[in-house]
Amino acid sequence: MMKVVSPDSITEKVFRRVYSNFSFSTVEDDYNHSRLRSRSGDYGKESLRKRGFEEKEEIMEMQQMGAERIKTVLILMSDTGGGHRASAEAIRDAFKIEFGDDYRIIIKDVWKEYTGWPLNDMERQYKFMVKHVGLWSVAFHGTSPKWIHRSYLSALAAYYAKEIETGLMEYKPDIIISVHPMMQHIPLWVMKRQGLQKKVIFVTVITDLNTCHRTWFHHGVSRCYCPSKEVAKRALIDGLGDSQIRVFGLPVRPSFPRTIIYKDELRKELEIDSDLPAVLLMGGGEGMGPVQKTAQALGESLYNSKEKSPIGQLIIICGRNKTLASSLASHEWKIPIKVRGFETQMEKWMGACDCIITKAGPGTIAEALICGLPIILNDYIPGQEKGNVPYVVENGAGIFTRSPKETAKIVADWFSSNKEELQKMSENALKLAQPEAVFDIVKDIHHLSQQQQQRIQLYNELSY
Ligand SMILES: CCCCC/C=C\C/C=C\CCCCCCCC(=O)OC[C@H](CO[C@@H]1O[C@H](CO)[C@H](O)[C@H](O)[C@H]1O)OC(=O)CCCCCCC/C=C\C/C=C\CCCCC
Ligand SMILES: O=c1ccn([C@@H]2O[C@H](COP(=O)(O)OP(=O)(O)O)[C@@H](O)[C@H]2O)c(=O)[nH]1
Repeated sequence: MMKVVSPDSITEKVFRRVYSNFSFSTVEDDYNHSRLRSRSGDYGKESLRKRGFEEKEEIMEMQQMGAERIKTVLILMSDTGGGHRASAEAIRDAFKIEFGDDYRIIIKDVWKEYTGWPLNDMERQYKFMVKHVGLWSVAFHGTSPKWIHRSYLSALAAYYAKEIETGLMEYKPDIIISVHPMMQHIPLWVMKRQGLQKKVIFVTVITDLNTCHRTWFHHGVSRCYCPSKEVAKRALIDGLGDSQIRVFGLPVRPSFPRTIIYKDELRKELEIDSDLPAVLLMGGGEGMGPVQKTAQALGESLYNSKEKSPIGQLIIICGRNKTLASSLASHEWKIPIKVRGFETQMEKWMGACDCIITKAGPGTIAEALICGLPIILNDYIPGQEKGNVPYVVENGAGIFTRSPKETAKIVADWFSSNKEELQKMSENALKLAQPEAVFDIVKDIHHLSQQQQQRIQLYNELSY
């Protein structure tokens, strides 16, 4: 028979057993703290009778949750750029490798599927704003103060509460992972309202390397995974506790660190010249930045007009930018060139090349570092990508220039008279790479899940 005991005594016992040196007044973790306050009734809203009833219901739910079963992980993302989906897929694949079928992973843009304007239209709005960089800069910096983005996001949460709740709960997640700056406040607000904060683990995985937006930081998360020390410092300044922050690196799809690269074989498979050095040119998932002009300049600089032969070859990946791909494909080239659209096996293209030219997208940078590719950054989106430039340049893994001509000259030098610099930068890139980050992240989430399981078992034991 189930015995209903005083809520406070259960809570105290559980926390004492799980956190051995736990004391009500010194607990650090905001998340647990808020759980504690609501459990011990600091808010003074409920009568004791009601609290007893809720406790009974909660224990029954906890018992169901505690049972050994496949855990559901909901990863919240949006296709604003290509990086968030890439990180979400990286986490999904790493869960599969580490834990097989113990976890069921669902990747969703819940806003798009369940809400209305403006949340369901972020991709289009973001594309429009980053095309007009001045507008994006104002939006990014203008929404930085907490009171501005919090009040706006809270208003949106209240307006779409029902829809979001339906969207989140359709999958009955045990764990929610946000890999997007706009997906902390609203789900946590809804979860708090529904009393789900106690039952569902919520973590944030930040996918910006340095100057990220403050919407990434929310005090209600169990963990905030920061890809670099710079981001961790920002999290601390924003008031997150040490116990919430972990620094493992940016999650990159396991196919990058786990594929053994045989350049010759890859080049054969991809039908790339096997002898000429190759430069990869891209602009994130959307094919942004000065790709066209840079390609044209490379078409000249990688051609030795005296000997009438190429000194290198060019691979251009245009992502979802179809206009760019068709315009480049229709151009006459003097050097071997490949123009591709959206590629799903980026590790192969990177593995087959000797250096990369890209805008400062964090996903592409992290992947290129794992492949040991020296990086020429030719553009950045103001705000979140600005800090990626010093991250690469100051660590000796690449160069920043916005000039297509200068970019083309550097690559021509690397492929002819300055091979040592190319080699040195490749070594620095490998030093900066964090290929195990995604595995460290999923292992830590698994650990959190086990801790929760222990708490639930303890609830069950104590309630009988
Ligand atoms: C007081 C003056 C305020 C002026 C505000 C003007 C307009 C406001 C309208 C929208 C503001 C949106 C700002 C939101 C901050 C976004 C935080 C952020 O870092 O977003 C980045 C992501 C994209 O991810 C990045 O992709 C990159 C590649 O392209 C790269 O990979 C990078 O690493 C990634 O991080 O951007 C978005 O998701 C933008 C979504 C824009 C959709 C707007 C939907 C509006 C909903 C909520 C807006 C929230 C607060 C606005 C407050 C407005 C108050 C007036
Ligand atoms: O054809 C493509 C182009 C890009 N990407 C991936 O899209 C992500 C781009 O992320 P990044 O942060 O560099 O820039 P964003 O697209 O978000 O601006 C990286 O993981 C790329 O490997 C891809 O898989 N296929």
